[in-house]
Amino acid sequence: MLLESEITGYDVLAVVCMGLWSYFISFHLVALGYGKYILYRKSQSEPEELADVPGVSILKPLVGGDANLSHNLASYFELTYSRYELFFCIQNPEDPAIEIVNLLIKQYPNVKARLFIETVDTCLNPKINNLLPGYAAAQYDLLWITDSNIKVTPNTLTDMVARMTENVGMVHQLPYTTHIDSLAGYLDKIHFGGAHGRVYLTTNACGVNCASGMSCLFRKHLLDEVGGLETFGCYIAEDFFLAKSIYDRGWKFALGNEPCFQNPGKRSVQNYVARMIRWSRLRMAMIPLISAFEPISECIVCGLIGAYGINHFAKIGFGTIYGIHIGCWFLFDMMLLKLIQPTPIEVSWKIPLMWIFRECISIWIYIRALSSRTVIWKNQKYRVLYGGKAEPYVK
Ligand SMILES: CCCCCCCC/C=C\CCCCCCCC(=O)N[C@@H](CO[C@@H]1OC[C@@H](O)[C@H](O)[C@H]1O)[C@H](O)/C=C/CCCCCCCCCCCCC
Ligand SMILES: O=c1ccn([C@@H]2O[C@H](COP(=O)(O)OP(=O)(O)O)[C@@H](O)[C@H]2O)c(=O)[nH]1
Repeated sequence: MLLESEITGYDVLAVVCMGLWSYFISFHLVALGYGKYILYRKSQSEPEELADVPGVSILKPLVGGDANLSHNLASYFELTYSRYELFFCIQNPEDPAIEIVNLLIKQYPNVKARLFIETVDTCLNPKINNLLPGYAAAQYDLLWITDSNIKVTPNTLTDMVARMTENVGMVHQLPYTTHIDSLAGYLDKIHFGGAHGRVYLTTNACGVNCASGMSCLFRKHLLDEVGGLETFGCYIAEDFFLAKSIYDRGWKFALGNEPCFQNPGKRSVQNYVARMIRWSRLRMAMIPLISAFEPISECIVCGLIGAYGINHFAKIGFGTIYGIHIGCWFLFDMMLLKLIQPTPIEVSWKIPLMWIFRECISIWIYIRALSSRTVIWKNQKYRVLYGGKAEPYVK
């Protein structure tokens, strides 16, 4: 045993490093365990009688059209759930999405669908402004807000409603992405099936408020209780604050059994980087203390820290430890990716390439995010203030 006088500052530093390293390694194990438990579990089937099924109002905020929009929106008309209304919200009367929605409404006359075209300017958040007319018209207590680029399976809503049990106030889905055989497609896959999926599953396994607004089913009265959607319009990351409001009142969250599949018409590495910088800036403003740990939660920095700590005590070469760390991290990420993706993953050189690329640029993205508080969302600029509120950008 070391005497007190023999313990140096380096020993203490090495212990702290090993602690941090073990903490973030444990995220892999928790995510893998929880992912295996929660994903693709069979939900109880929908009760037969219509009267037993709670109605759901679906709100889809739309801005602009893309090559996949019609296909993605059509998937909501094909949900097997028997009692829902489908509301599309558009702000600009010239928006190309209007034609796409009108065509789909004609194609599926049996689905109760409606299009709202209203330029609302009540609050700062443009997604909330867009949703307000649909929110006001929603007649059911279950409210599903789901983004324009999400493609669902026929069973998605049935499963989400089945998860809305007694103490649950919100059901959300793990963000993932459809398969596209391009570098940007693989980058998305590796991001959402790796680093993002790891944190998302671990936090949810531990009951931490971490929910993305891509697909959330709410008990509407919980929003009405605090003034409705409009209350969250002062934030750009309305999803975090909506979830927080429900969480703080003691309600539980549930995760759907299938991920939500983003299926945008266009993917590029530039779009990925811009989106990650925007999200990172939002997190830095609303949860700065947690955000400060983000670089350490990534493979490169976490490995440096771990290798320093282990090397200090075990006298195994720094490079050897670092190499093993990177290899294991990659394997864990691949195992998680396999859990999250339902279909077989094609073995491609693009996977390791984009994995290395993502690990390297994540640090650069973090530094870029630190450099400013301006976020650009659908060509509008905002300045995010500490705490999460935002204001329009003025030069
Ligand atoms: C001491 C604890 C240290 C923990 C360090 C953990 C490191 C965390 C690393 C990364 C966090 C990743 C969080 C995953 C979600 C990120 C995605 C995101 O940022 N989304 C934001 C933007 O979403 C869009 O916003 C506009 C909206 O309209 C769109 O629909 C959205 O898609 C979103 O606003 C953020 C949501 C939730 C962020 C919560 C993060 C909590 C992380 C807690 C980590 C605590 C770890 C404790 C583990 C036991
Ligand atoms: O000015 C805007 C910006 C976004 N949105 C909607 O908000 C959702 C999320 O937008 P986006 O996909 O750009 O967000 P991300 O997932 O990249 O954060 C989508 O349904 C958009 O149509 C909106 O209604 N008005």
